[in-house]
Amino acid sequence: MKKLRRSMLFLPGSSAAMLSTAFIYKPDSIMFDLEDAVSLKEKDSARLLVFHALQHPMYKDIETVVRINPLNTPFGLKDLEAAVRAGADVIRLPKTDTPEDIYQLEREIVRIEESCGRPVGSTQLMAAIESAVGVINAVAIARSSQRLMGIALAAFDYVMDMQTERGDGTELFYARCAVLHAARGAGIDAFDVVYADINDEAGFLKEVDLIKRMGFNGKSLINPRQIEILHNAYAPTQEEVDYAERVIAAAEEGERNGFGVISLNGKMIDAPIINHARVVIERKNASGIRQ
Ligand SMILES: CC(C)(COP(=O)(O)OP(=O)(O)OC[C@H]1O[C@@H](n2cnc3c(N)ncnc32)[C@H](O)[C@@H]1OP(=O)(O)O)[C@@H](O)C(=O)NCCC(=O)NCCSC(=O)C[C@@](O)(CC(=O)O)C(=O)O
Ligand SMILES: [Mg+2]
Repeated sequence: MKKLRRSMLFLPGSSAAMLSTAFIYKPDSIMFDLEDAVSLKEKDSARLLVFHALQHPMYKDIETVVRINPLNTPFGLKDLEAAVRAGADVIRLPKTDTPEDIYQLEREIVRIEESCGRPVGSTQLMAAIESAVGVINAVAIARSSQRLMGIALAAFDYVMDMQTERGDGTELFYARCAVLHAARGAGIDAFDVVYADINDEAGFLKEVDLIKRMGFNGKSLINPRQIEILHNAYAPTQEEVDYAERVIAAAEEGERNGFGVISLNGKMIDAPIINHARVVIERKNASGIRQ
């Protein structure tokens, strides 16, 4: 079954307290940050903390992602060495502007995997797109490596680059569509932006409803309180599950009787509708029923 990636919880790599407890909140993936959540004077100590956390048994059963600093900074390559050697599942490259950024990252990863005895190809990648140039190049970025499991839009740097600010989502409309189409065209996952106001549950839920409807696999999060709200919103309602089960039963009966298209209570049921019904059942199996 495909790996569920609804929630990716960011936490500052410099926070020993958060590193030692984050797994209890059960996000789909944990994202240890070595970039913007870590001050310059803590870069080295945060890298060491994350290196040790990655090897701890508490993180063996959860997908681990490390957001390194860009490779053109004094920290990027050291972050990458530490994360790959410690066995991170995924490296998140921030501020990815071009496919060349990913080619360069992949060359370094191959070198590190070979030198530490990790199977070549076992470290996955995700690219965070945080600028107009990145959005324009999203299709090429999404197709740049077999290791890419997804691409993410990063709103705060993106709106700065666009000379605007976070608002009702209008400012992200084009970028969300571009990132989503690039990901789907490449057959990889698409992740939406962080929602910064952790006390605004209604605003968060509104944004989650929108991105789920658009087709994003999930979202980067910054606080454990956002996890359950997100998972619940991604779960189908009892009504949706009941309808999906009726569609599948009607389709199976139609197939037994040799019909390609059938009707259920006056509504046409054909292949895409049957496939969607199967997706609803898969979502129920993965996320339960919406509360
Ligand atoms: C916001 C706040 C300070 C609030 O703290 P508060 O303490 O007020 O929160 P409370 O809810 O009271 O915490 C209750 C309990 O949960 C624990 N707890 C909280 N958060 C936890 C967590 N994340 N992981 C595990 N544990 C956690 C806490 O320790 C406490 O534990 P305990 O004391 O034991 O009860 C805190 O959440 C936090 O630091 N978040 C992460 C921030 C971060 O990583 N930013 C970087 C990524 S964005 C970026 O860079 C922009 C981007 O690049 C994005 C892109 O690329 O997509 C772009 O361009 O857009
Ligand atoms: Mg950023």
